[in-house]
Amino acid sequence: MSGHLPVAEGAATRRAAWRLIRADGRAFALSLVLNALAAAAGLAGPWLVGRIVDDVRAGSGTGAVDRLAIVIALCSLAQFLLARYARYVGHRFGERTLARIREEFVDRALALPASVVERAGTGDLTARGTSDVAAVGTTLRDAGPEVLTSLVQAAFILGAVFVLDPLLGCCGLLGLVGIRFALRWYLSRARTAYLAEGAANSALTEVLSATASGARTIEAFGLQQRRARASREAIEVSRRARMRTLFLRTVFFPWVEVCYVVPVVGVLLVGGLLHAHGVMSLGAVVSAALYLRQLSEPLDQVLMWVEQLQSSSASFARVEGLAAAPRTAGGSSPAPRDDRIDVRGVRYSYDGGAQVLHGVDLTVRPGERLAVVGPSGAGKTTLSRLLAGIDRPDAGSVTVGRVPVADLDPEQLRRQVVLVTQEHHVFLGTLRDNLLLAAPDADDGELLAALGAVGAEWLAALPAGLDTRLGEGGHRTDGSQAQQLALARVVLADPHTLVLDEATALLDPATARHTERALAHVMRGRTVIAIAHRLHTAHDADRVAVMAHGRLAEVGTHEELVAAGGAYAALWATWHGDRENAAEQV
Ligand SMILES: Nc1ncnc2c1ncn2[C@@H]1O[C@H](COP(=O)(O)OP(=O)(O)OP(=O)(O)O)[C@@H](O)[C@H]1O
Repeated sequence: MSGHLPVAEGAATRRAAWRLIRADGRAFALSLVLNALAAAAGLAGPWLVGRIVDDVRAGSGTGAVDRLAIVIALCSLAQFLLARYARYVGHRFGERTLARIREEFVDRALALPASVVERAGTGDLTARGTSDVAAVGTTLRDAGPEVLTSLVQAAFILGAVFVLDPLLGCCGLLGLVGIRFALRWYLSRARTAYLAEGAANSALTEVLSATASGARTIEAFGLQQRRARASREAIEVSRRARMRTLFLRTVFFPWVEVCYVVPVVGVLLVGGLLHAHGVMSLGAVVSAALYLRQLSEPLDQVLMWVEQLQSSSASFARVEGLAAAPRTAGGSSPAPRDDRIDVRGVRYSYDGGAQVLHGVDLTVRPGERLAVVGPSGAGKTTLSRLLAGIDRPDAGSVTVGRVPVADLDPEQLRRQVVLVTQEHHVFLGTLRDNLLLAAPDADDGELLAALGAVGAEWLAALPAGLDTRLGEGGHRTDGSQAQQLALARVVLADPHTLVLDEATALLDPATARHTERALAHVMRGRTVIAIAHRLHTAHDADRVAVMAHGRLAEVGTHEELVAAGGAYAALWATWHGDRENAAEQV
């Protein structure tokens, strides 16, 4: 499907992340402070062990060692409690931010013009709203707080080694630089390799299951050799893909392990030398070695989450992409001066493809009934979408009261022009909720009057009247009830113009009868542009517009056009003849 929804660029994604952090800045700052305190408490252990070493060497007794050991235990307890509270605050921040992302997503999705959603396909929007938001949620709930805690811990640990001795700190940095290289090397290859492994596995499964399910056909046509060759090839591709990811893991993980050990070895060597020259106490060397040994824990955590962070940042870019999608007009358009609809020189093509409307001119006078007829593919539906403001012309204009229809915000638009089709949606919620969509300020009297106007007699049988829940788990509306509900919404929106896409053409006869009565009421006193698939609609209209090959071929009354002997006369003769033949056969 063309017309994909946009994906946010790197800079836009970072700005959005920063905006979300600022929106709950206090919680984020509190989580940072708590993490810092927990990390600081965690630093006490190795330092005190160093002190114990020095004290014992200086000849202190067991009493001093015990006291320091108790302090170590207390610091560990403090670290545990602070880290737990930091995680709690981090999770709360994550949940609130996730809720904010979800709300923004819904707002943005609702502001998307219908045409954009149609072009992009609802699948893309649904995937962004479900799996992508869920991936971001996992990061905010789990990965985010863990990574934040680990990064703060790592920074404090490294800082502590620098405070002990800058030279020993440099040994720690050496390890980090090594891990950074390892990570860059791994990440630049891992995505492609794992995608290839997934694709190879899918292909292998496909080949094997097709071979198994088509075993009889394979036997009948003597295709065993060919299938065996295809299976061998798929297995070979899969083997190579697995070997590739195995190779990446066998390089990356040992490399990281070495990067953990090298700084400790470096500290012991350099520290040992410094101690031998009397520059540093043995306790400080022990502390530095313990710190760097501790560094592997937070770094392991970060590495464990790094792929999740990568994939969720891609998801976040897709979720944020909606911010850059076109939006329906935002209420700044001037109010239409009157109810006249003008189509001037309109050209239109779907997604930059071939032009389907080639310069259409048409004026619809207030209160008139205009039928648009023409062969399939002539452009009737396209014109109706432009008239209803769903699409915007590539050239020319479609205006109501001299204001472009597509510029009107939804609130204004539904008071001017409403497209009535055969597709109706009943929203989960009460009958009242379903009606208030069209007129949020309407009172119960107006809602009941609208339902009465479209002949919704089934209202009387509902258990809780307007408060009855509709849809899943509530009252199930049938086709004609859903249609009446849609028409009641039109009554409430009270537009001066209806664009009817032959609302009854595909309905079963009983539903069609109900709907026609309701429609007749709804049409009263309004301008009606009917996309007529059956010519009797055209016969009853004030004027008929005939479309052919994306152009308006003729416009006039039924009688004028029949008398003119053109395209409409031919259509009418065919239709009329068919009907008479059909009647004779009956
Ligand atoms: N979503 C779309 N994407 C691309 N081309 C489209 C799309 N919808 C319609 N078209 C093309 O635009 C042209 C006009 O189609 P349109 O549906 O407006 O004609 P129509 O007169 O309403 O036909 P019908 O009576 O069969 O509904 C056709 O060539 C059609 O293939």
